[in-house]
Amino acid sequence: MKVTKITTYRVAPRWMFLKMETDEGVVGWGEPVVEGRARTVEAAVSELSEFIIGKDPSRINDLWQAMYRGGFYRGGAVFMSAIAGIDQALWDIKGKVLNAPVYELLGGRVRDRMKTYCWVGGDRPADIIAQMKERLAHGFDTFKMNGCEEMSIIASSKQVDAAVAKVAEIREAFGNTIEFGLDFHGRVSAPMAKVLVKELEPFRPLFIEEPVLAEQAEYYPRIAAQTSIPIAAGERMYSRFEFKSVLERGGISIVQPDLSHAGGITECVKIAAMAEAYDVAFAPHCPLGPIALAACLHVDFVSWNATLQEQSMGIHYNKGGEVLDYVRNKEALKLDEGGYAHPFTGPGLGIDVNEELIIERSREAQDWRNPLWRHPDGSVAEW
Ligand SMILES: O=C(O)[C@H](O)[C@@H](O)[C@@H](O)[C@H](O)CO
Ligand SMILES: [Mg+2]
Repeated sequence: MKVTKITTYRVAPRWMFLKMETDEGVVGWGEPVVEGRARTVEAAVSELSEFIIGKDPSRINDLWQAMYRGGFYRGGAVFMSAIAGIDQALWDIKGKVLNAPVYELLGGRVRDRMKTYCWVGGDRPADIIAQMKERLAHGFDTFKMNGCEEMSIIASSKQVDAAVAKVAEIREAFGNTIEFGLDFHGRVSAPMAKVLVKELEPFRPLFIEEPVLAEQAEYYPRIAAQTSIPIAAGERMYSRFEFKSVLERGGISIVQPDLSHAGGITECVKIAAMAEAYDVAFAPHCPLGPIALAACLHVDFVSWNATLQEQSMGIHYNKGGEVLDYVRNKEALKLDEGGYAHPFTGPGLGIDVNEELIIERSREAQDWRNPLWRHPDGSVAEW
């Protein structure tokens, strides 16, 4: 078998799908994208396609190594996302050729179902209680929200108190009947992370995500030393080589690589195994579409330390498109009471994409961009 064609489709809300065709008619799908840089990733996929087209898609490990190492420069969000989408499609093809779900090809399941969580609250956490109540009614009991709005490098008590008050309100309303992670989204400086985790400790959030930016990862052990709240990070780390130094330094309790940013299934299976060796939980980041989510779940099903799966149904970013829009076999991603996902039964990634809709929506795709935030003094604020 040979790869004959790779096509990318940018679609609402802010995703990109990759179709990989072969000379034997087997088609694989992937989801390469950096949110807000879809066209840049598209160009990277196009360059890598020059290498992949004509190759045997069964040689996933060799193709991965050649893509990663073959161009001399390596790593980073754009390039690793392009590799990720190609890698997902290669695994989809392999599963279809061998008529087996990807998790079977990876050694079979360690669990019967996988816990997922959903977002509440939006860019600036608001209407949290009402949204949690609404999602509870649909069976979810685990949530994530942004932990704060813009936060100055040395924030005021007012800013800190506003962040803490929202969390206090959640525990007041729900007690321990629900769990929630707080995503600091890289908005918080190292000095303020120390202040916030101290103030939030009594409310026991399930985890604090990106308490500081990935480029400040050396603070994770220091933050972890002052709090019992598990520290989570990983969506802005793009290979096992980046996770290596974070795991060695310690302090992190949950790694959150993104299956569409960190080199795909081939790389994230390795990251999960590395984390397990350090007794660190694996909770893939996934604010994206159905193919990315499926890739995450296949790795979750074979990773003993997989703990929580992010999924974007109802997330505040999904304007103009929802996860199940592009999926024909919607039951494959049905989440049961408690937000549990079940093992795919179909071959490959197990997603039967609605290609007609993808093509139709790609014709009107808008270029999504995250907002550029600024502090009251006009300086750029982390979004
Ligand atoms: O945890 C999450 O889902 C992420 O922080 C998410 O909010 C961002 O990755 C966003 O997709 C960037 O455009
Ligand atoms: Mg996050």
